Amino acid sequence: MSAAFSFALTATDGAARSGVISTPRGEIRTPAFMPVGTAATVKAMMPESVRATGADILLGNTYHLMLRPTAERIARLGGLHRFMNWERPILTDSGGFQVMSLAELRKLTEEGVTFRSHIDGSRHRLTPERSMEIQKLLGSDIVMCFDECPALPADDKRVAESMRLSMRWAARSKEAFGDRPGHALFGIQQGGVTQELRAESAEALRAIGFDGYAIGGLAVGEGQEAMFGVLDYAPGMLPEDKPRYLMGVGKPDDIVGAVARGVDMMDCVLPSRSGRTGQAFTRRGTVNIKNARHANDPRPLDEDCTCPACRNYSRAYLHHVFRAQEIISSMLLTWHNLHYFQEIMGGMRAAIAEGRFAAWQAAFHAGRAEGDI
Ligand SMILES: C=CCOC(=O)Nc1nc2cc3[nH]c(NC)nc3cc2c(=O)[nH]1
Repeated sequence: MSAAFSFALTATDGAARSGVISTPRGEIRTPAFMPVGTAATVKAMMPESVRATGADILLGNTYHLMLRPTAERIARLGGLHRFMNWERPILTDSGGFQVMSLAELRKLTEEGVTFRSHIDGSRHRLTPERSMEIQKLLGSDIVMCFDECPALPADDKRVAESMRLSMRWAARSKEAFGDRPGHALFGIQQGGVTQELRAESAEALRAIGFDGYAIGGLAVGEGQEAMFGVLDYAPGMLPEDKPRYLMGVGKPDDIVGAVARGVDMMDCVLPSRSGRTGQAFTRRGTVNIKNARHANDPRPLDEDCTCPACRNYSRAYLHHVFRAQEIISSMLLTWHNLHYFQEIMGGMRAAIAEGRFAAWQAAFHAGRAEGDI
């Protein structure tokens, strides 16, 4: 355990990097995948199970927790780590993205965003200062700047205006965050898919100075080709010695492509959410367990997987409990998916450390069918 927050790059292979983020609550091996624990729980998973999948850090959502049970109540109860029984690192988002995608009656001004709760219609306000206060009350180890992610499609003028607002909010976030040893503040690059705007944003963030840098405004419907197009240059615009975090990504091949382009951290609801809808990710492609063809299949989801679902249950069983809407269905498929996503991360960390990432990436793609298996 280190008293401070620090990042050590241990190996590079092409644009791909591996390293370790040290925090007072434990180390984060990079490249890292962060399971999403929206309402103080990774849905259908006990925290010890999340750890068993290999996760070093999980993500909490400011928007959801400020509405219910409120950040003040969590602080009174000892903070989010104690509240949800996860003593390792937690990253919280700033609420910016989710307010714009989930809240009702939103009003965006230079000051911030006022909105009504999607739960009970109560009125709330998020500003850079309030977002920093909430994330401090939660006690998260990695705090995100309050930003605005423009909805697509957006023309260059709108993207530029939104990015410049986010940069002013980044400065206010840094000011409000203050000096908190052992805690990190990450800036968020915006600028859509326009290289000049991405460069302007990166320069603005460098001038303010952050403990890590996120690449925002992606995985919002632009498609993998456009996202990779931005990732071909955006990570390199950010300080080489700080973690680079890509939000909301993604499918296994998105994750591999992002790491190949220099991304160190990612988060996505896909493995947990799709686990609940019966979609399992495997080395050979995806399995939709509700499909009738699995009803009599005695084999596991993936013969090569060591997770509890694959070690102890057949596709026939998983098909049955999914069809019967049994709670264990969500538990087993979520555990499997999170385990598999962590397997991918572990495989990439080792491959980068041993200078064989290109071969690992080729083998990863060779084994996968496009459609369902
Ligand atoms: C999430 C942690 C920290 O992020 C923030 O506090 N703000 C923020 N979140 C995003 C989340 C995204 N999810 C996707 N696709 C599923 N794209 C996203 C883009 C952003 C973004 O530009 N900003």
